[in-house]
Amino acid sequence: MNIKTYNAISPKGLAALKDAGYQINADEDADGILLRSQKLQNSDVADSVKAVVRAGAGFNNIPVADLSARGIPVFNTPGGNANAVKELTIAALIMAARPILAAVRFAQETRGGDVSLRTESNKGGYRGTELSGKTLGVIGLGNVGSKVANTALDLDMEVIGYDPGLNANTAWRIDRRVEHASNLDDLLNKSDYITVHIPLNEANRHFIDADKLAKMKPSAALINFSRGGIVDDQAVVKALDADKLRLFTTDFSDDVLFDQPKVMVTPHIGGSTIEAEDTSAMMAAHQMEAFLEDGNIINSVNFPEMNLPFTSQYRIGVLHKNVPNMLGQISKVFGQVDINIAELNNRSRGDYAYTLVAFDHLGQGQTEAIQAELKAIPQVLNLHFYEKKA
Ligand SMILES: NC(=O)C1=CN([C@@H]2O[C@H](COP(=O)(O)OP(=O)(O)OC[C@H]3O[C@@H](n4cnc5c(N)ncnc54)[C@H](O)[C@@H]3O)[C@@H](O)[C@H]2O)C=CC1
Ligand SMILES: O=C(O)CCC(=O)C(=O)O
Repeated sequence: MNIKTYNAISPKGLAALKDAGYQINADEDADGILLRSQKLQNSDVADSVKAVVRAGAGFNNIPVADLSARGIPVFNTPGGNANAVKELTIAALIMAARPILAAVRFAQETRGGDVSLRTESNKGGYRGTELSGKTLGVIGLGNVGSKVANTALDLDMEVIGYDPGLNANTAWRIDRRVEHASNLDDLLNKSDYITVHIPLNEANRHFIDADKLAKMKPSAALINFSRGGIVDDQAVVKALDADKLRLFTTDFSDDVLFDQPKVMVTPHIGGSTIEAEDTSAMMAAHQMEAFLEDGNIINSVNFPEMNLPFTSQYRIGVLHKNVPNMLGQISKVFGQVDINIAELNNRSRGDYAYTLVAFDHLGQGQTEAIQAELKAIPQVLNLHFYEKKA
């Protein structure tokens, strides 16, 4: 099978795929796509593609709705780069408290003369503040936000977190000392530093807008390592111009930001560490292989989780709409073709569902017959046949 890649995928992830027998970017139809931040169009995804895997957390660069409708699962690698983003967020916090960059520039620029006089007489201009005792508001307490919140406690900060959609697994990881803000205004009013760790989707576009900025302390520093588009940069520039906000640090370049000196921009490097790129790519390779070889769905963003041991000789994975009587229609086809089902598992997620049918015996011509019959069910979007490896 052939995997088409976009962006620089860690060699460890590529090696894992090659070791499993895959070709990478061969001159033939792709069975899977592996990417990072490439803006993928629906038309980039050939009908031969069975899975699209994002080595990373955010998947706003992928046309998920179009691919769902075509029965193509999209995967991400949750948590794979969370530690990298956490560390850079902590660096941003420290840099928002101490004028490190300006001080380094000053030290480099003042050459000649008496060194100690030069530095000692001017260092008062580079005095900062401490994070200890200050309040950090963390918006979004998922893989990244929960780590940022816990680490900030270790810096002796008071931490308030806001995440109405928090999942139970992540909730367990959050230190009890993180104050739970049931209402966002409370976090915005109280925080000296505010950091945003939420996905970019339609609901979160310009989540931080002029209204929310007006509720922040004028002395507050805002940090965005999530996505451009979540913060209304134009409104931020206005707030900074009017001294209604002290500082803005973002990982997402935007022309409107560059003339405002109270902005620090990094070039989308939150997840750019060797460790994070390796972990994300290895997770991506594993998830790709699990689906292409066994029909198992791990960390999909559009189809339900289904990760079952391959106990029978054969499997058919059916990606279909989540409507009544699908199980009836699918099992009827197996009956018509005279195949005895050993195990049938079905799970749904929103408008879509996945049915994995396992069986042990397959006669001459039955593979083609069953696939043709299943494809004829109007609500079936896609299906794949799997045979157990020796
Ligand atoms: N700068 C970079 O290189 C990187 C950026 N990211 C960005 O950070 C985002 C978060 O990453 P993870 O923590 O790994 O994702 P995650 O999916 O583990 O956590 C996101 C959390 O945000 C919460 N949430 C969603 N909308 C919210 C809202 N309006 N208010 C409050 N909470 C809300 C969700 O309930 C979830 O708990 C990603 O979607 C991605 O866009 C992630 C990794 C690297
Ligand atoms: O692949 C990258 O470097 C971007 C990481 C990122 O933004 C994400 O994981 O959401």
